[in-house]
Amino acid sequence: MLIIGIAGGTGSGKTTVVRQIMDEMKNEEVDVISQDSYYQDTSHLSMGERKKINFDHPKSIDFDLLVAHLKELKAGNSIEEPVYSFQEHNRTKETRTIHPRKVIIVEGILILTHTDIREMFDIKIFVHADSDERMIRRLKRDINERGRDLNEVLWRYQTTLKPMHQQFIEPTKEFADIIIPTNRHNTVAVDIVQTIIKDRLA
Ligand SMILES: Nc1ncnc2c1ncn2[C@@H]1O[C@H](COP(=O)(O)OP(=O)(O)O)[C@@H](O)[C@H]1O
Ligand SMILES: Nc1ccn([C@@H]2O[C@H](COP(=O)(O)O)[C@@H](O)[C@H]2O)c(=O)n1
Repeated sequence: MLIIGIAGGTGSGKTTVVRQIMDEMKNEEVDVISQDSYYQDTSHLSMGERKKINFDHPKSIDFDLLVAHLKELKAGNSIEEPVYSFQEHNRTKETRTIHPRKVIIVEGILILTHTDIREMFDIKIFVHADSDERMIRRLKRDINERGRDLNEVLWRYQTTLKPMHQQFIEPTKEFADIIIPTNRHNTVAVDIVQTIIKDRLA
């Protein structure tokens, strides 16, 4: 099994790059695990308390569960990935079954901060877009898709997102084997990654 880690700041285009890589592959060959599915269980907290969580700090992620799941997949066993709700700021009761595949892609802002997870990746990719570009994309997406309003997005950007990006996410660029610039759509870089995957699988 080939495990590929795709990191990068929020709005950098990780999900988009993953979709483009997968376009060329058959469903039974590849699946994706999102770090967002592994946010800590917040069932014991009120909605007011959940809204105040710093979701850009490594502590907000249940990395133990993610490591355990990756080990299971490597051992040839299926896993139950939690399904996350951005509206509830919590895992739902549902899970999604992921079977072992030839290629597993793990994507998320903080996945390269964790040593054990980093060591499990065969290829490490960092997706880069300028911070103003990411901010604009994030603003649009959170309002259109995640039920947020302008003030909430700007408050989160100033209080946690920007400082956590500088402290934890940007420094993990140095661990990347490949950096993909995504201020514009980058088909050349996606083609190169697809070629590397095909080559490794051959
Ligand atoms: N290269 C790009 N050029 C322009 N818009 C992009 C690009 N990549 C992604 N986007 C847009 O930016 C938003 C966030 O992209 P997404 O892939 O979800 O980022 P991430 O998963 O890193 O948070 C989406 O609306 C997407 O369509
Ligand atoms: N309840 C939550 C949990 C996380 N976030 C934000 O999501 C961002 C990570 O997801 P991407 O798809 O953008 O990589 C992260 O920056 C968190 O601030 C949230 O808003 N609410």
